[in-house]
Amino acid sequence: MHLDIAQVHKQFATRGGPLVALQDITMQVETGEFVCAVGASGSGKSTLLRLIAGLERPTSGTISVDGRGVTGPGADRGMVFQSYTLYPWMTVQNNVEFGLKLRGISARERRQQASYYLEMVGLAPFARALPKELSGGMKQRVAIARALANQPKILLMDEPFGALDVQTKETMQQFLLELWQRLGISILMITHDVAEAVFLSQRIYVLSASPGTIARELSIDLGQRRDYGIRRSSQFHHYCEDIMDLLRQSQRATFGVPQSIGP
Ligand SMILES: Nc1ncnc2c1ncn2[C@@H]1O[C@H](COP(=O)(O)OP(=O)(O)OP(=O)(O)O)[C@@H](O)[C@H]1O
Repeated sequence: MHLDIAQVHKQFATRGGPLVALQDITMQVETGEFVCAVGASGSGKSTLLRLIAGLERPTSGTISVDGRGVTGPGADRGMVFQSYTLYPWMTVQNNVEFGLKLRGISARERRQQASYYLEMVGLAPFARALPKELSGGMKQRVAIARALANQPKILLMDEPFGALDVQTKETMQQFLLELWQRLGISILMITHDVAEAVFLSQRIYVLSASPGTIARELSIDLGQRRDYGIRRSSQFHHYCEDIMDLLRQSQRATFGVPQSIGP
């Protein structure tokens, strides 16, 4: 898998005139990588993910997966959003099967595939439950199972844990890391949570705002087997501070006054 984003520029027409949301974005994700794009509000993170997902078209520049240009949504890119996007009237099992059904996969194969991924996210006992019977963390695990069931080349995650309480968020981050290590999947996640990005990823693109540009690309070298203890290490704090400094600089440039940004 090779996701290639080359010199992407995105401009929106607004009542106040053209608004440049993204400018000259060049980035790559390779097979099995966990990459985060982190940036303050308005730095174009969601726009970037929507472009990769094929929900929007770039004004200029190109996006391709394994050399094939992205022209619309496709099963090769699985999406997980912040807000719960499960169909409330469908059981957990049917939610996970839905994409497979749209692709014409047989009922038997759908059932097997969905059960496999529900097992993987620890929700097999809830296959017949409705989304309203699940906690926020469980709903996001269903959303992840649903995305994985389509066997995408890359998982695109838009602040997937942003709506969860702190403890559930920590559990979900650990869960996602283990899933990533077990499956060897490629993940591109966007977040404004600097500590989350450092904890999860191998590489981070830091976006500055107005317009959204790549301020820095950093490799995170905290080893493969991460657990929560790593958050207490000086190396972890060092990475977080570096990134927050970049974000503060970007905010100062935007607003002209110092802003405080926390993890
Ligand atoms: N459809 C649209 N039409 C006009 N402007 C848009 C549209 N979508 C996004 N924008 C603008 O583009 C800029 C980037 O928005 P985007 O939502 O991508 O940022 P973000 O980094 O994801 O922000 P947040 O963290 O607050 O969600 C913002 O100024 C926003 O107002």
